[in-house]
Amino acid sequence: MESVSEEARVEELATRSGAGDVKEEVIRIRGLRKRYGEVVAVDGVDLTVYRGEVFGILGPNGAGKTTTLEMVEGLRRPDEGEIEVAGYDAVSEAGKLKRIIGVQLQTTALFDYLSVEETLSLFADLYGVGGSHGERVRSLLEMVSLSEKKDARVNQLSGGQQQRLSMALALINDPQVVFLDEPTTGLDPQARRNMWEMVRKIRSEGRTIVLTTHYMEEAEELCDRVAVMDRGRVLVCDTPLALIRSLDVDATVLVTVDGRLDGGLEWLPGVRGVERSGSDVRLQTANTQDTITALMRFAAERGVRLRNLSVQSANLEDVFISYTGRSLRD
Ligand SMILES: Nc1ncnc2c1ncn2[C@@H]1O[C@H](COP(=O)(O)OP(=O)(O)OP(=O)(O)O)[C@@H](O)[C@H]1O
Repeated sequence: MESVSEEARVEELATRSGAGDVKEEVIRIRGLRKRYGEVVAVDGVDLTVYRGEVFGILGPNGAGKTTTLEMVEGLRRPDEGEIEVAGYDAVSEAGKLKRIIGVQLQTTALFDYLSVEETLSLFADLYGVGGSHGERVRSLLEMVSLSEKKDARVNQLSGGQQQRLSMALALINDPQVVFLDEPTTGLDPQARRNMWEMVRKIRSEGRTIVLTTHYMEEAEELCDRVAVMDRGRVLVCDTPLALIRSLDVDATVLVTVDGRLDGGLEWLPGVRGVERSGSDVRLQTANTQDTITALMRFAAERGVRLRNLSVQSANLEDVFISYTGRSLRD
């Protein structure tokens, strides 16, 4: 059972909710629409992002996350709608906007034959970072833990190191708002954790971060607030904790059944849904304790042995399922 870690997790999420803080709007999006031919990629999105928060856009492939982000960054022109970032209009003032935002580029866009340090210096030049770049480049290399790799060529870096370099590049102009499009896709678990650490560091410097992801763990781990997006629309937007608490489901109970337990599981107290896969059973419950107590008794009365009992707390995946009937992974 995971009751202790569940409490700790809820507490941790609660401290990140930012409730009570004075909030300053830094991004304001209203009625945003974009279509590509027949495909409506973004279908009437309204969002507000507050200064200093990590804001996540969570959704499956094709939800419209990248298109939304590119319009907010001033890189793509909306068909309809308004976008203001730190007081600049993302369409008519895209030039000014670019000076105060940082965009994490895909590393395939970098020059393979330049060293890590040369790449950062080149970007500092391109952005017109004043004075000597040396200090800025050194501190960014340190921040993304690439000091030892400063002379390595970009194509000699691992995937995680390349992502960290692109993070440093996004910070070269000391931006107020940083945009990260799926920053950990394709990374192994350790490299993913390193990136999360880096996002927290950037946030601790007082910057606002907007990131897209299709990993619910990432949204839950990092984001102060999350907009859940599907098929071009924002389904719901709130803190991870509020989204999870709004569900009628508390947890999923997973158990392996040695024998037959046909019929009746649906009627156990708290149960909201039952799925079977061979001898494995998943029970969605609104009351973990009542469901487990009743399940034990139900099995014992029938002489059936239960194995591998575990409880998985409700998470953002359950939020997505409750709005769409589909999994984020489908
Ligand atoms: N340049 C384009 N031309 C035509 N269709 C496009 C273009 N870019 C995106 N689309 C379509 O618009 C929809 C939204 O795509 P978008 O890339 O914004 O979604 P996403 O949520 O970022 O997904 P992913 O995680 O796969 O990048 C998809 O149906 C996609 O095929």
